[in-house]
Amino acid sequence: MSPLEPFGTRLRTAMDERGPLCVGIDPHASLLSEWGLGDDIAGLERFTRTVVEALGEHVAVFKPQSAFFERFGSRGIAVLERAVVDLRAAGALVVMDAKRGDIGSTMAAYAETFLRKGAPLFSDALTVSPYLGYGSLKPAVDLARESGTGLFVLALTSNPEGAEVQRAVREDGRSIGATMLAHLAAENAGQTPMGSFGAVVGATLGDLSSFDLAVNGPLLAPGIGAQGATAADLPKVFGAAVRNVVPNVSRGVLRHGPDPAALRASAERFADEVRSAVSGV
Ligand SMILES: O=c1ccn([C@@H]2O[C@H](COP(=O)(O)O)[C@@H](O)[C@H]2O)c(=O)[nH]1
Repeated sequence: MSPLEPFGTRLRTAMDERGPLCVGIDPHASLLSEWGLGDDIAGLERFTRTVVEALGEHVAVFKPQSAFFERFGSRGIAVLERAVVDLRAAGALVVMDAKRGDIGSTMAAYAETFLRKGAPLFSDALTVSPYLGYGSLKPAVDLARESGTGLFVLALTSNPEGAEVQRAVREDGRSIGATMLAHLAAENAGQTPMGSFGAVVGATLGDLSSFDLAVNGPLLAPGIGAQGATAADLPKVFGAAVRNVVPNVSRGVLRHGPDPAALRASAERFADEVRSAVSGV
């Protein structure tokens, strides 16, 4: 199988062509109900198909939230598999939000699951948790390099509870979050237009000027919409690093369904808001 171009390169192209937005696919039970669907496999399937068909050819990046599919067991995973394949066939990039992290030997199996070309859940990138130590992610880093995929490492998450761990200060005076950012900067050194190893940094976090966000890689920014952040907050939160931000909106877009035109209009609105917020920074 021919290798893909590196994820960072493909991501830059996709956002230049389709706009700077990642739409999350999070089939919450409450959303299924708002869409007039059952909280069952048929509802999950209809919801997912509607999002894929309405947005797959228009949006640069999708972030399916694996948990909402896993809760339906093997039939939910089958819906997820099909969505990933169809989104990629429509020219979109897929970031699987599964937040995997384990000892290295098990991490290697997670990497095979999501980052090995030809695997049923093969995705363009995977969210990973570094809290068994950044080095435990090495098998995923290695396979991502080999397969042209990427990683998003949880560095500064959008939830208030994250600070307890991520802002804790190490003996060398650096916080855990800052340490993760430094590891990513090292992975991405010398890559153009940017590297493939990104950080998750919440758009909800206010001024982050005390952190060095210049990791030369993408910054996946959840928190816009339902969690209260707006596109207009991005320059304040990310400063000059805003050019590498991949803003994620899940419920903020999905609540406009099931009408495909309304879903598209909402995604376009968010992308426009991001464009105008970051222009001139
Ligand atoms: O720090 C993080 C990391 C991941 N997420 C995920 O992003 C979406 C956000 O959904 P919204 O509906 O737009 O709030 C969801 O899948 C989270 O698990 C995050 O919010 N924060």
